[in-house]
Amino acid sequence: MATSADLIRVEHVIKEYNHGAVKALNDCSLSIQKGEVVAIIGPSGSGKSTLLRCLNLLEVPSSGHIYFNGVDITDKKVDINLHRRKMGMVFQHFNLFPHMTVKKNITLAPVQLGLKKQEEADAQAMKLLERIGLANKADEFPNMLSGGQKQRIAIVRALAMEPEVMLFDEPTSALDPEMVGEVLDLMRDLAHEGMTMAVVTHEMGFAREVASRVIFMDSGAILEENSPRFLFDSPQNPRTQAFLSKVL
Ligand SMILES: Nc1ncnc2c1ncn2[C@@H]1O[C@H](COP(=O)(O)OP(=O)(O)OP(=O)(O)O)[C@@H](O)[C@H]1O
Repeated sequence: MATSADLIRVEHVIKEYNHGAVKALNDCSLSIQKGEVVAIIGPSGSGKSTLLRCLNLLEVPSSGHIYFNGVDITDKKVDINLHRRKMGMVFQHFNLFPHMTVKKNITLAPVQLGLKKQEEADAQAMKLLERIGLANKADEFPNMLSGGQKQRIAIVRALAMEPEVMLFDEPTSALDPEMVGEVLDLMRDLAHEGMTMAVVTHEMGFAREVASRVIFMDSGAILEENSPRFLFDSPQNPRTQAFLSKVL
């Protein structure tokens, strides 16, 4: 059962593809409390992105339950859109709308969903853009921006929905190395402000420094979870040890 302190709780989730030929998640359970920053690490193909995408039901589990704020969002009777709008998501490839200005990208969802009037959303967008030092890009189109700028705009676009949790799927993997820092800095600031975050990442330095908890996955299973200090300095599972010995 979900407890009231859990913002998200995943219970025994299995995700299969190709009629069971691929078992991307094999009985995963975890909980994320309000204000926690959970980093999800592990080798390529271990199920990290699938797990993250299950949290807001972008991927629907084959079995198991996911609770958000105590509501079982895997229950078919639940309107997932009402819950998903409280879960901001940031993708590896930004997913900005190329034919819309930066400002329009940020205001679109709050206005279309009737959460804000256009003027209110515009003012909020400008505030968010000022925060990341990109107010001068408000009327430009995404193709005029660097990868780091695009990703920071994707992050503030998600923030414009005033989410309760932010889900990051390898947010720096598509960036040139010199742009990784500006995106991680923004994520670090959000973490320090108390934003609840789940982050699939290959940035072990970020996981160590910012995460409150690190989850290690392999072959669709959560093999180990601990504070970054313990997980990185004293990994218990041989597969965690082998993985970290390669990447650190
Ligand atoms: N839509 C899909 N159809 C079939 N198989 C899939 C699909 N999505 C993921 N998989 C498979 O599920 C497994 C887990 O994939 P997933 O992308 O979650 O791993 P990952 O740990 O995020 O990998 P990476 O670090 O390379 O992004 C892999 O074997 C992958 O090939």
